[in-house]
Amino acid sequence: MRSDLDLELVKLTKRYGDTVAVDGIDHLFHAGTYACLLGPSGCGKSSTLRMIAGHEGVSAGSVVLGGRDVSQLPPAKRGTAMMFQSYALFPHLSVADNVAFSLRMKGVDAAARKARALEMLDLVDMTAHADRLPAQLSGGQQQRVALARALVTEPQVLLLDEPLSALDPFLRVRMRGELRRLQRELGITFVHVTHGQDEALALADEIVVMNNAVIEQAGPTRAVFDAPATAFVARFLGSHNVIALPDGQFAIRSDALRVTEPGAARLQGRVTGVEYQGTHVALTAATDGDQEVTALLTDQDFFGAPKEPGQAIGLGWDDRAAHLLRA
Ligand SMILES: Nc1ncnc2c1ncn2[C@@H]1O[C@H](COP(=O)(O)OP(=O)(O)OP(=O)(O)O)[C@@H](O)[C@H]1O
Repeated sequence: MRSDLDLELVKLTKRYGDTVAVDGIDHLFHAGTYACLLGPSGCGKSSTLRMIAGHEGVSAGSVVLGGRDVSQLPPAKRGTAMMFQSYALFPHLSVADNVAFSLRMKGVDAAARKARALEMLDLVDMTAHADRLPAQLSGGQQQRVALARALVTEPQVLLLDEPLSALDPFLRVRMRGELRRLQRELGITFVHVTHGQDEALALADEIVVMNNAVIEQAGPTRAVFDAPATAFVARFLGSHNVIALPDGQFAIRSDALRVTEPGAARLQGRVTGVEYQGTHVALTAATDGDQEVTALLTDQDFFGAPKEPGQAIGLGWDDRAAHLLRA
């Protein structure tokens, strides 16, 4: 169902000289969705985000927000706000003044600015640090301030470019939870660029997988993960095997493969590696036809019938676990 605040990309294109960074993509982001734009380095994610924000002009096509073509509007007039990778806080301004900055530019009076900034700082749990300078904050705290600063303009869409990449792994997981909570509380659309599949799976209602300047596949996160449409998507999301069978190429999740005795199984192979991962064991095998596959087995399944490198095995799966891939 469409809503008044949907964000739509129509044949959106970005060229830098001869380089086509974004090649005529179409996509509808439903209002209130947490969407992750995912893909390898150079696939066009940031260019797409910057065109939505208005920090980059469109070469062709349009960005439509709430039924209005905003492609030619300056960033502050679009109803979007962007949070950058580096946070881009002003070093000489206090936390509260950083958050209030865009309100000052809009001519909001000092008392109203202060009140609104404190409200935003409360939202990200940073009220206690309102008078500090950015240099006196940790990376995670700076990130919260950057979030508050982006949200102070009450955008309909918050654009986040690799927002967690500067944080250490522990903090990254914590901030991930906070981003998700904030998005639910505010009910606005978040479009978050990442090249991390874990991050996208953990956060997104919807993932949009890009490759070579186009969208390879988009949809609800679990639907895409459960049924990747192309070998690229299956490999990029990880945890899948791409297996060529007589009737085509299929994606089969590693945890859907069963290891059996050789003989009647659908695929025959030889164990090439066994990696203990605590709750699971990852068993790799080379199949007949020289394909490398990984089966992720529970520790109980594996240790119930342990296998050694070099041993012959069979590999089986349920039909519904195998997804035919688009060529
Ligand atoms: N200002 C620019 N001038 C010329 N080429 C550019 C410019 N910005 C990006 N590109 C090129 O456009 C393509 C897409 O870049 P973009 O930054 O959108 O990709 P990305 O998916 O966000 O990559 P990353 O994950 O590395 O940030 C790349 O080939 C890149 O080299």
